Amino acid sequence: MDRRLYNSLRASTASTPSLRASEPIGFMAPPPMAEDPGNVKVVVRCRAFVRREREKGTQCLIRMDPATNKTTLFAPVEGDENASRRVYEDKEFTFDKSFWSHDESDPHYAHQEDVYRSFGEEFLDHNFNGYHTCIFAYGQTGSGKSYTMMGSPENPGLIPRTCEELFERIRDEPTPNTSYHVQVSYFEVYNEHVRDLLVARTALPNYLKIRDSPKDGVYVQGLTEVEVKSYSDVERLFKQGDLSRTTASTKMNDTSSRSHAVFTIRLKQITHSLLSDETIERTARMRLVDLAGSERAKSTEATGQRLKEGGQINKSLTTLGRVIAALSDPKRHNPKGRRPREVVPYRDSVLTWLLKDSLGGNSKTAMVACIAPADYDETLSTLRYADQAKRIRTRASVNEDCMSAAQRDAQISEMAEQIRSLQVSVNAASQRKREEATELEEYQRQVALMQRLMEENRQVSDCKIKSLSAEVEELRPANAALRSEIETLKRHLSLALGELKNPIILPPPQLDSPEVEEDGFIRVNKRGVDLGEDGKENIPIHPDEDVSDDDSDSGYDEGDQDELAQELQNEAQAFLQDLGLFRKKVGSDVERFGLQEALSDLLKQ
Ligand SMILES: Nc1ncnc2c1ncn2[C@@H]1O[C@H](COP(=O)(O)OP(=O)(O)OP(=O)(O)O)[C@@H](O)[C@H]1O
Repeated sequence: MDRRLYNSLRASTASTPSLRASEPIGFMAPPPMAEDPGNVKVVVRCRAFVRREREKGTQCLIRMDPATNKTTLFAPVEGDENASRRVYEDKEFTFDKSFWSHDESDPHYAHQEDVYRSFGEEFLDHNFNGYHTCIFAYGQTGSGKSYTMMGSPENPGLIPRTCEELFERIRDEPTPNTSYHVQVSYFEVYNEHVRDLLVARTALPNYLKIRDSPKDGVYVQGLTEVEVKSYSDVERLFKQGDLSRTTASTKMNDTSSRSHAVFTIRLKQITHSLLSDETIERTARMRLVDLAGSERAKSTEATGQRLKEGGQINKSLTTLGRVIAALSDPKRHNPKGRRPREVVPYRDSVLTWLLKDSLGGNSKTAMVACIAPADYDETLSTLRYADQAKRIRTRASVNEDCMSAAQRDAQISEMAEQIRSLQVSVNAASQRKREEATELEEYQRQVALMQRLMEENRQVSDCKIKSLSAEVEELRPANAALRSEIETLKRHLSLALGELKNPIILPPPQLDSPEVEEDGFIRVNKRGVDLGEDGKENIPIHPDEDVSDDDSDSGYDEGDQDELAQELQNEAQAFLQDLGLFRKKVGSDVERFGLQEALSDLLKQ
């Protein structure tokens, strides 16, 4: 719709009291807004040769007819690196618009300004009319998506041009009773994670969660939304976001985007009619999406991280392809209103989940298919993708709320009530907080007390260990003495037992030329025998007495010996028992006070 026409229409609607006067008090249902079931607009843009292609002397395989908007892809000629043994065919496609940006000398050359004027401007009109819109750039890596969407400082693309004109229109708005609020957000989907591009990069990436609410649909939780007042505010945010965006140099593109970037502008227009005392609130969301490029590992020669990224990019683009295929299926739009059989696989990738509304819901959507001039297979795949997207129908509707003065007052008092109840909750929470603080204080006091007790306990244990160590030291000599006594006793005991078991049998005394003296004694020269004054043994001779061989008379009484052995053994055992008990006690004390090492060191000394 023409903007001037739109503005006058809007002004006249806002100032038509008769239309609203009969409506009941309370939230007024917005006027029945017809859904606008339009198809996704698909345009195609062919870029110029880049240096790499020029150096190779590559052949251009594309031709565009600006009159019919036909795009022809020619089969590569033999000998061209694009040609293989496969049979190639020329292919022809027709899109809503074909932008020939290949050869600047061509009279039909499409500059950045032409692209914007052709449909960017129209989409901005939709936004001012209260429709959500989405423009996304699709194509192989290095085909010119970022150039089309963002461009360069000298040749700004769709996003900066849209934002610049948005603020120009706001500035030039002829109806003074309309106020505008613009918010922007910028995020990227990298390796299936959402990252806020308006917050500085951190060492650990801060990934955001995706939520689905019945009221707001799918949204990114915690995403920064910045209120902007002028184009220079937005420009500053682009720069900030582009610095954070994940790009890398690949064989196909020096600054290849490794993520899908989504720039969103929220435009809220609040128009107040003095005549009817009504307020109309229109909210429109513009999504401008620079997708990462599809890529073939063979062409990009990617390895490592680049290869992994490429895999994730292709995965999400394949899901986007499946979503487009499901949405473009004519059976979906059966006139009998039956539910479609196939479920659209939005949830299969973060990108499609986030773009759900833009692809098949309440949005006016356009796809810019970017193509390189000399890559038959990739271009054919992009053109087929785009051709399918043409058949998608969305159901855009104006997002508008209309409120009378009474409704506004009711809303204000409802909100005041809400604020009051929140205040009560806040008060209760702060009371709870105070109680919690007291509890916390008590807890800290108890902890301090326990720590003190533990410290005292530790000191007592230290003392005990010290006195035990001293006791051990004191007992050490006694212990050593007892040990050696035990050893001696053991030796004695074993000797005694050995003797008892194997007694030494003395041979009978040899009488060397005994002399029988007058006193009746025989004097012999033998030790251990009674010796006379002259040193000879005195052996009494009692002819009538028996000289027995029995060695029981050898000086030992066997009964006594057993008793002695038993006594010694008992004593040794009792001693060993005492020693065992003592060791146990020392052991348990050491364990209790946990100073085994200290003690063993002490014992070693
Ligand atoms: N219409 C054009 N006119 C002149 N140069 C262009 C045009 N389109 C793209 N280029 C140039 O081609 C190169 C690749 O473009 P761009 O970075 O936009 O590709 P891309 O599709 O975004 O790639 P990727 O998917 O890898 O991010 C850049 O050097 C860019 O300046």
